[in-house]
Amino acid sequence: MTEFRYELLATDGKARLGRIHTAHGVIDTPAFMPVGTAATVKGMLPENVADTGAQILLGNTYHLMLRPGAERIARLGGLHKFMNWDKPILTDSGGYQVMSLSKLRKITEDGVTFKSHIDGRKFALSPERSMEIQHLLGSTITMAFDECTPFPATEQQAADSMRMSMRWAKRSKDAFVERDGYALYGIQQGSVFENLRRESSEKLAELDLPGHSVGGLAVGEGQQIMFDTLDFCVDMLPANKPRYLMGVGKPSDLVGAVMRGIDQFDCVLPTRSGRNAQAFTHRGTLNLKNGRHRDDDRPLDDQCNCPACTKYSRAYLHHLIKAGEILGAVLLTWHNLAYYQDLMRGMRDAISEGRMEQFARDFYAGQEGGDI
Ligand SMILES: O=c1[nH]cnc2cc3nc(NCCN4CCOCC4)[nH]c3cc12
Ligand SMILES: [Zn+2]
Repeated sequence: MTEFRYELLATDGKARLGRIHTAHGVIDTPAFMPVGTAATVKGMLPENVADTGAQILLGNTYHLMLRPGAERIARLGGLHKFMNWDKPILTDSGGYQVMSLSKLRKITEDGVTFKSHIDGRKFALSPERSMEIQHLLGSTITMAFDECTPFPATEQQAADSMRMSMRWAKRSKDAFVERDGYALYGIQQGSVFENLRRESSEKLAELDLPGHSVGGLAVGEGQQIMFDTLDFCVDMLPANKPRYLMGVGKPSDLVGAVMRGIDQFDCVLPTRSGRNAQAFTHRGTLNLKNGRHRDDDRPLDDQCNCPACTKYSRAYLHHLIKAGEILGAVLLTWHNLAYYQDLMRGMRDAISEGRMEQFARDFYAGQEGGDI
């Protein structure tokens, strides 16, 4: 019987090395969670996602409830079996994607009604229905149903939005089915206002949840405002529980947020960029569409041991991209996921050896790249 537990193993400044124990296995933190929106990490076999070092995936409630449907996935044995991933899965609660993807949505205190962006069918989400869907999926870590406060927002708008999310957090907890090794995370809101972030944290503390995320960021505020907000809002969350920054981010976001005490991340950037010919490397980002790569037989990244970097040249990757070959998207996705996992592993090692500051300096120096 595995209880859900966070082990804090070391700290270096605000950066933390930890381990989350769950019913589906352990997660070494700081951790990056690849996004598996429609029950697949696009273009990747799950075993190859695991090979990159990923120990947990993110699933999207909004997409899966529309297609193939949560009840259908439950009848077929749950999301782990359905997509052949037996490690932890964190599912989001759907609210954020309703607001960014669906049509004709209506928000009330009860929840949101909306029309599917796929076929226009009508759906409803509420704290209770979101908990039911995530339970049907068999999610290891369930996210509370919240409203991501848009940016910018006035203090009053941010307060009203955060307070509704806190009422929804209580309803989420009341509807959540407790199981050993599974967890419900609360989501801190309050935009960029320190007093509102504190009020949100105090409301969440009353629920005594096993983990929390920082919501309402990576919504267009830019890296500096995100970091300035993290500088005060992360410490408001309990230090003995995981802290997850939703939707983040590009590599320099991850380094800066780890140094501000964040343990978990998710972002579509490595996978979406891989399908769009963009590669993240130790010496900065490259776009393989660029003709300058056509005769370059060097590896994409000489510090990476993924298949794209060990078996192929930049010239070949450029050719695949120009030819619109599926393998181009697959190899660049694979590389980007491997790069993100290498970055997280590098930070975990640096924290355990008390050299996170130096790691960050080396990272930023490397990203200046020059001739990459
Ligand atoms: O408060 C939130 N509550 C629940 N889910 C979220 C998801 C979120 N995702 C982002 N940012 C995602 C930014 N992506 C960057 C790459 O391109 C796609 C968007 N911010 C987020 C905030 C929330
Ligand atoms: Zn690689």
